Amino acid sequence: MPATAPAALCVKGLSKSYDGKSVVGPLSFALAPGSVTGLLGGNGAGKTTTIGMIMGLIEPTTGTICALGCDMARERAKVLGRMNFESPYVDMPHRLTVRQNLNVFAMLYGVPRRDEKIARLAKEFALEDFIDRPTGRLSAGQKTRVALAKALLNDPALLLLDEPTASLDPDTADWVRARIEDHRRAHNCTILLASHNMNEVERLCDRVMMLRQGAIVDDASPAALLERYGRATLEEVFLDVARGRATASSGAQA
Ligand SMILES: Nc1ncnc2c1ncn2[C@@H]1O[C@H](COP(=O)(O)OP(=O)(O)OP(=O)(O)O)[C@@H](O)[C@H]1O
Repeated sequence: MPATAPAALCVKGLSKSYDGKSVVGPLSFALAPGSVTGLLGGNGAGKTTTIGMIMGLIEPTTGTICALGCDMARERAKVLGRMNFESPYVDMPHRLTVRQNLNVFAMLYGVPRRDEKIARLAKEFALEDFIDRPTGRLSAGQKTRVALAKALLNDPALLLLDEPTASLDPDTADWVRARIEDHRRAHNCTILLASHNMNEVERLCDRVMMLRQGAIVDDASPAALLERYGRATLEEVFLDVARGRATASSGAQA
């Protein structure tokens, strides 16, 4: 990527408070086009809130978000067709079948040749056995696969993933990670990935932002974090950050 390539996502002073109590931010960061950035943090650190604000599902208290060159406060409509997200906290209508749900979203995103696209994703995410079943009657893992298929319907250039493999068995999770990698390669997609799975983060991410109590407390490549904290695995780094520890050699905040 040339050094001058504009950021795919640029967030400045983004914060969220509830009843005057701050839960996130102010956060400022930019994501390079085609990069995969992990958003790590303990329960309640602010990952879902951050992703929700970027997608426009949660109204920020302060700050600006520029996605794919568009100011999300003023030009959201221009860019939503090129973004997508997956979150276990956002449910699809239960009574609609998987096919009907995917069709509705495909229409919303203006996907050309919808049937073809849905058939391809159904094959890719192994949805064919239950594609005509009401979405509310699926298992958690099946719902997650449907949500991922929905997230890729419009070949997004910016993809936000909130714990995409949380409810999947290890085999399916591994295979989903490969699909995410394929999508990134095929579309030079920029991905922000909230995850509690450190192997997933090490495999997929070229950058990791560590969140604690709504603030970014570290931001580097997985390899640089291992070196900075003097640790062998990201799991150990995570524990250091989550518990407010820092090694003498790290220079990271305690
Ligand atoms: N509607 C709300 N009203 C008040 N507080 C909220 C609301 N939504 C979220 N919070 C608080 O904001 C903080 C951040 O929550 P968030 O869901 O973003 O965390 P998270 O990092 O995604 O956590 P987890 O790993 O458990 O999913 C938490 O303390 C949560 O209780």
